[in-house]
Amino acid sequence: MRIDIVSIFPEYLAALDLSLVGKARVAGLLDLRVHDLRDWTTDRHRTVDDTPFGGGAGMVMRPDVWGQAIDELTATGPAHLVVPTPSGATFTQRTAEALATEDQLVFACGRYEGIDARVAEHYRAAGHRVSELSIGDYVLNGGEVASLVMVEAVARLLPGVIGNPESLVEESHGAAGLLEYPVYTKPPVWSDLEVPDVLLSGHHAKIRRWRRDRALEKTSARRPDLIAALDASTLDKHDRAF
Ligand SMILES: Nc1cc(-c2ccc3cc[nH]c3c2)n[nH]1
Repeated sequence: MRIDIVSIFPEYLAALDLSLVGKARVAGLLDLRVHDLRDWTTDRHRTVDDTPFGGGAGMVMRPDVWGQAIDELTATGPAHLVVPTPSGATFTQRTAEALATEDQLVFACGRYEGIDARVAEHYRAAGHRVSELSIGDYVLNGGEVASLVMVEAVARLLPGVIGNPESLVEESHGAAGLLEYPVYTKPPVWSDLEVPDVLLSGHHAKIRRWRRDRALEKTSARRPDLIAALDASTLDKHDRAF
């Protein structure tokens, strides 16, 4: 997969040089490129914004500069344009799974009051998939942090990026559709708190059952909406006790 991220603060995306995503780039599992939007400006002040039509506070990012950038970056084939915005559809694990199947993603990081609405309209009309996505109901100062979140959530789903793909099933919002069970490691006693005996028993069936019970318990308590969304056939009689 190729991912292009365009921003007027490209250094904001430096975190993607680190850890698993950074290693995946070095290993060639992910072709991730960060670009400075101002590289597509033509004036001496490298202007990317202007005042909003209709009045109002702040500035709006110009469609012509974004058009030059996105045209160049999508010239080699079908790309999915992702535009982070607080007014977008909610980005979820299901969204990440869908984006992870794409050949190329282009993230357009807005600043100021956002990007001229004609940019998304233009690329939809040109046949591109365009997703205006929110990472939650709170307002950031730009699209960079949201892009970091979405790129990490997508990249970790790509083959070879995380060591044990089986862990994707049992983690929160994974294939099991539950929040993940509590995890423990050494020492067996810390701060007068003990690790649950079953986890020290070596009885794998009991451990699986205990973990599923804790996941059901946590999900029922914190996210009953996820329980309601579960396919009933995935819950056995024991499960229904939560
Ligand atoms: N979920 C969420 C996205 C954003 C966001 C995304 C892009 C821009 C551009 C200017 N302000 C922005 C805020 N805030 N919250």
